[in-house]
Amino acid sequence: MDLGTSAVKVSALDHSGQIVAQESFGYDLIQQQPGYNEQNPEDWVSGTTVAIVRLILTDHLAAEDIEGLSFSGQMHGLVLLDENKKVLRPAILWNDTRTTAQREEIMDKMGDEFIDITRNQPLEGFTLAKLLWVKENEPDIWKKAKYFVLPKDYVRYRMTGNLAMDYSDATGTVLLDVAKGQWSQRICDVFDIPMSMCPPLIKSIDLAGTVTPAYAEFSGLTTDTKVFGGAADNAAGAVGAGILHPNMVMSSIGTSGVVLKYEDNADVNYHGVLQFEDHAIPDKFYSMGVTLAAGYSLSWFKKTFAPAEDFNDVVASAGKSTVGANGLLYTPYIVGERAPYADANIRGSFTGIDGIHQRYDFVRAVLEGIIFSFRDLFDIYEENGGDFDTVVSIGGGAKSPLWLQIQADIFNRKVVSLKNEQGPGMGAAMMAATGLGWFDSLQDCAKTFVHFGKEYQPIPANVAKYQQLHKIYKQVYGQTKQISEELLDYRRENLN
Ligand SMILES: Nc1ncnc2c1ncn2[C@@H]1O[C@H](COP(=O)(O)OP(=O)(O)O)[C@@H](O)[C@H]1O
Ligand SMILES: O=C(CO)[C@@H](O)[C@H](O)COP(=O)(O)O
Repeated sequence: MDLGTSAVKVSALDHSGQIVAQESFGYDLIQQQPGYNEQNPEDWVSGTTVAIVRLILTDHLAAEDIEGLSFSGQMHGLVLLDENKKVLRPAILWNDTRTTAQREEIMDKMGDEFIDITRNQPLEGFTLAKLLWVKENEPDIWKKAKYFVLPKDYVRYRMTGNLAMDYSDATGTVLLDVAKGQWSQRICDVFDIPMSMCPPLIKSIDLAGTVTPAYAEFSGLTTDTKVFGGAADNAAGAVGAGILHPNMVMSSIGTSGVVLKYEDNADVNYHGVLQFEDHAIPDKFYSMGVTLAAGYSLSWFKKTFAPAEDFNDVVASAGKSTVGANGLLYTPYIVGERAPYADANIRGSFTGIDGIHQRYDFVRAVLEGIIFSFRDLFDIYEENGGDFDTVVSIGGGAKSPLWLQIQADIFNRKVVSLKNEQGPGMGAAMMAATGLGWFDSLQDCAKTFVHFGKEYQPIPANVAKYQQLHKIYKQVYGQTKQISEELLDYRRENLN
């Protein structure tokens, strides 16, 4: 089960890792005010169940053959439950940014101690700020709240009757003491959150229960199907991309972009500039930086300046430009940024526009600017002694051979794509397969389930040019910060 923000995708895989059937079901966002993003947890349960029913009735999968299931879930979303484990209000999602005051309150009360315990900054998107928002703004609901879980944990609860949260998603609540692997008593005390609200912690490959008779009747599954913990979508994506060894980094170009690195232990401290999370592999970790508008930058450009053209043709047109887009730079901050700059007010720019530039130079600048932003994250890894030789590229952006070569040249590392990429759903299936005992470990499972595609090697002449340009790119954030803030003030005052 890949429980995303726009849809749930349910995939059935066999022992060899082949997909035998796949169904999905979409659901809506509730956006009552700017910055508010909520979803109804019942929609996740209904959508997941419809997809399972279709697997059985439309794709003719025998329910008895479904030995196990597991999850990848959108991270950070707050689901509040009462003493009878009934949902108290719509879930407040990862992309809901109403919580700036709570983010500041957390830093004012705990400062660096908070980052040392959780290894993360208390950003607006993370669960603790959402808990505090409900406590401060909806006291009647807060009084009734007895438990909180994350989106996929709620679906798992409805299937098994057992409440639990896996470690990889628990780090994203920023209530976990990462080094100790326990809920943080200190953070709960400072913010007066009863420890009893935090659900039991399980590993991603742990058995969370079996399908209850009630859910079996609802879905057509049998009560023999085993349900495993599952993981945060980025942890599951990393498992599905084979990021299971210290020498590997994942670069994901979806709507947003993620640079994610496997971490062997919790010794490294990025001081909250990068997110630091428990991996789906027991006692292992990953760090990641998120570029909010990666693929979105390209989609925005195409929709705005080439609406009638084929997406592939627009991307391929960048091949007519040169390395460095004939001296044109793009910064992808068009919806603000999360890493390396946690700055909701920064906005994007094209710098160096010249009368000689053609539209294909702009396309090239967009492709390069997104990867320069990823390169900023690589620099943080290098400053912290990160050692890796392989970058696995996933997401919609990995469809373009030109973009894969640009990544190899800007990262100055070998870049590989995946054959038949399935994203986080593949990782979820691998957790079920490993939990069922088909494989000894996720690493062992990856040997059968994960297959790398073509390799792209850095071209030395391009690497040198990109190194020179990245130095210039790095100056743009500082030099456009003030201008971005003034323009945003202007928009707030003058536009609806
Ligand atoms: N043919 C293509 N070549 C390069 N990039 C593409 C292509 N098709 C789509 N994309 C990029 O992939 C992004 C979507 O990736 P995807 O992994 O499907 O994202 P998400 O799961 O967040 O919706 C789009 O924003 C777009 O910029
Ligand atoms: O906030 C984060 C990671 O910190 C996001 O990665 C969400 O977890 C995204 O969910 P989808 O876009 O995959 O639904």
